[in-house]
Amino acid sequence: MGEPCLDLAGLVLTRAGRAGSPAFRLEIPRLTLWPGARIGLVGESGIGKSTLLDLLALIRRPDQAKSFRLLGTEIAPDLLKDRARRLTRYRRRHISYILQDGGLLPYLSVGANARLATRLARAGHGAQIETLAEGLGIAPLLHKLPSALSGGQRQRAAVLRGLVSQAELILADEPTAALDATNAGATMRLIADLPEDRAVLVSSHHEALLSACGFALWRLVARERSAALTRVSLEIEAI
Ligand SMILES: Nc1ncnc2c1ncn2[C@@H]1O[C@H](COP(=O)(O)OP(=O)(O)OP(=O)(O)O)[C@@H](O)[C@H]1O
Repeated sequence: MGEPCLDLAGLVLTRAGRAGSPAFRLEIPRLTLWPGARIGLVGESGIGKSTLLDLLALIRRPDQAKSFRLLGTEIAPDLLKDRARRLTRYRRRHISYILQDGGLLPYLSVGANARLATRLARAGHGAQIETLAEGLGIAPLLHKLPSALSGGQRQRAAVLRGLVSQAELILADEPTAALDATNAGATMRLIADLPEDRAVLVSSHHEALLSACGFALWRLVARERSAALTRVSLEIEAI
């Protein structure tokens, strides 16, 4: 079966509480994502879905990590020491992170944003940009600037940019939050239908849609809630 895209152990991140709210601690004793995985990350608002995705995307530094293997390479020391250049290199090569707010470069058209993503990831040809844009219903918008798009169109443009990079690990933070039911369905199916060798982890509040598209659900749950601390961990659904 080869090696996992991600295999990590003993991950802990604590955030101090904001004015009057309890501190937040995310504990992931073990997490393994195999190529071909289609996982929906679910849980109530504020439970830590974006925080976990940021950790897995190497954007947020954990307080502890016993092991953090990305495509077989142990990067826990780089992560804990925040070695930015190395982390950027791992991210560019192996991870595509689709952010809720798009993260598109404002001075490049939708198509140019997508082409830049293929170049940065050294993903080669951009021929599939048109095909993917077609599937997302935004082919006529490829020449437009992000500022000329609606929120939902911009979200699909961000998904397009995330999917052309051909990274082995695709992370997406609520990629259908701004979409109507029809476009949400089409977008989620397109993500689910990515090539089999990719591992995909998508956070969403649309559990029924995730399940309908064949995603297994991983749920973040509060193990402990007190005035001082909310302690959160991950429940992994047996596949
Ligand atoms: N800038 C911040 N500083 C400190 N704590 C924060 C900050 N942003 C979020 N938090 C806390 O971190 C925890 C996790 O937030 P996160 O945004 O990861 O949750 P989420 O599950 O993605 O929420 P949602 O579904 O609403 O997007 C929350 O308890 C929140 O209060």
